[in-house]
Amino acid sequence: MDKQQAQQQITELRELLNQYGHEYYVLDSPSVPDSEYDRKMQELLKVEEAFPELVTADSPSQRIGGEPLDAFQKVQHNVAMMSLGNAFNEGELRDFARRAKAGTDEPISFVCELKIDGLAVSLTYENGKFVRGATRGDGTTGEDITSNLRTVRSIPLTIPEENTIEVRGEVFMPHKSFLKLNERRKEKGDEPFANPRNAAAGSLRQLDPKIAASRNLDIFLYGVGEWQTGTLVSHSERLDYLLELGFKINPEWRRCDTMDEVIDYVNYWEEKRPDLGYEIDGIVVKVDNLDQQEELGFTAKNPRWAIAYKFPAEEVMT
Ligand SMILES: NC(=O)c1cc2c(N)ncc(C(N)=O)c2s1
Repeated sequence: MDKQQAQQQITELRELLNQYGHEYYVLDSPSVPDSEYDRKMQELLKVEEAFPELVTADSPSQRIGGEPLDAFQKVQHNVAMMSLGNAFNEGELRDFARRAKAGTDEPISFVCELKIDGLAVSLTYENGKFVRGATRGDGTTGEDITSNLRTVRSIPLTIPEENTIEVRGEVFMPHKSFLKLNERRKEKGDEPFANPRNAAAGSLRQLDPKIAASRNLDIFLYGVGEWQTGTLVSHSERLDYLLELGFKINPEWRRCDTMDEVIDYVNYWEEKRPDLGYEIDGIVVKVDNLDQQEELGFTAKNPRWAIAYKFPAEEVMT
């Protein structure tokens, strides 16, 4: 096989593996058995080994990077990653809506989303390639954890978007992975993690990407930071577009035209959350229209166009 044939085969194998990976890790509906995925990965590794000059960072064979880091570099968030104000009961939720409605003379629709109990991260893509991932940090300065985030299989290494975009989401550890990890830790005599959030945070803080890769982390994307593409009108349209780009969006989001619908959604998930298979600690309610979000703006600490309704703390997972 000459170099040109090798490049052709590598391109075909990468596209196939990216599709299989998307079906399995993002859509949770694989079209081929794991053995077929492994067979194609072995083929890719063989061709890349024979033609190392053709290996690129965005290859599915390159998710688990090289040597452990000595330390994480600092990263500035050009668009601050703000924290949300909290509401602890229905009255405070309705107060939020009243304040939002007072800030604009148009009718307001909301989007409700599950508040994932994990670690907020920012992902930057340039020319369709994942180039940097960072923790929220203090909202303006985070840590570069790109090598660890590359190991999260539901994070695409390439997306069909040429413009630079920065997307935000929550990395979390599913219950199944958490229970298996704590089993392993107990067998080795290590201290088990108190909850999935601490386990996810501890995994992303590993300097060796091989350890992060072994922790079966997952992610849901829910927002954007720097965004140089297209003019979308609403948050719900943005969620649909992120899904189209290949990102993992939590499927339980709902657009609500009245606060009664918001309250129904909150009550439903307060009862149903044990069935999810991952931890949530509340519901995020956002004004859907982006112009209204801009009109409402921010206080010193929080957006005026979003609120986090917090569930009462649950008994600790054992
Ligand atoms: N601090 C924040 O802005 C957010 C934090 C979270 C979170 N932990 N889970 C889900 C969402 C969401 N769907 O918007 C947000 S937004």
